[in-house]
Amino acid sequence: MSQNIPAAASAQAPSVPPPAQQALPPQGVVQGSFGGMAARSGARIGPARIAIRDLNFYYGTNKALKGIGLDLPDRQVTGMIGPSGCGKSTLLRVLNRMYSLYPGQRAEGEVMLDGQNIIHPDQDLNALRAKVGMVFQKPTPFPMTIHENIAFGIRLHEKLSRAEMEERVEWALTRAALWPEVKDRLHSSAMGLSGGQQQRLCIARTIAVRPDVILFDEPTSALDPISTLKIEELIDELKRDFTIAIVTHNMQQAARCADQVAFFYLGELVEVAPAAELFTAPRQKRTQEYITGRFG
Ligand SMILES: Nc1ncnc2c1ncn2[C@@H]1O[C@H](COP(=O)(O)OP(=O)(O)OP(=O)(O)O)[C@@H](O)[C@H]1O
Repeated sequence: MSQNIPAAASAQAPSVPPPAQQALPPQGVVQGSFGGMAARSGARIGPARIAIRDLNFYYGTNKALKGIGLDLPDRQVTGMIGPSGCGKSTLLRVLNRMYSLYPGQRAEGEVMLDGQNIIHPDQDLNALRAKVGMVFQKPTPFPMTIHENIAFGIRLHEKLSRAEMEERVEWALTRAALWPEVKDRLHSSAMGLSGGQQQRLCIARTIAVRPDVILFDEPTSALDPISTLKIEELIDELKRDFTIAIVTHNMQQAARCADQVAFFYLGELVEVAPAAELFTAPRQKRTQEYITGRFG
């Protein structure tokens, strides 16, 4: 994990606090299964903000997630790794119910957040998406001004005065380590920003509604190494206030960013452990083969 937070990221943010954090009490060890064997257990490193239990997910008849049990520890970074098609992105799509937009896709089991099973049909999706934000692989700013990119999402969830809105926009851009670069061009098009700046704008847009959890789906795969480093440093900074999950194909990135790492294979959670442990002393043969590059 990087210790070198850039000046912009470590600058004092305006004091808009994140929502009250109510972590779930610890409950049992983290478990999964792999080929009938018990997967790594005991890897919990703090109380769970999200607790996933016996989660199955289906695309029609294709079962893409099988009996997943995983805790996302409060204000920690969980890295999700595994070969293409193992179900990493599917799991993120479950955590903010994105799949609900698509007929034929369904989840069963428990994903507990604030005492509610968020995959229950009664879950209010608008409320959930204010609590669980998502940043995608490709930066996807809206074709509007930098300011509007942030204000737009806030207006969907809250009614703020003009002064409060200005304060929130500045807060979000500061927390996303973008404020110094854009403060003089807030009313210019977001499309004029570089790729790395656009991705930080998307992060600002996500945190502007003050979620509890932020999901990153390969957030740096379209970026150059310097922009990648900035995003990694930002993730390290953001975990002070937010619970984070990051899907990545880059094992160095998982090692740098994540507190705990979960390895998936063919829709199953094979092993979850603190990052240093998973990369140096994996317990499962499949994990060892994957991290040493024997497949994937
Ligand atoms: N829309 C869909 N319809 C049917 N099957 C799908 C759909 N999206 C994903 N799948 C299947 O679900 C499984 C898990 O896919 P998923 O995209 O979650 O994997 P992933 O680990 O994120 O892969 P990658 O690293 O390539 O992004 C795969 O077998 C995939 O083919």
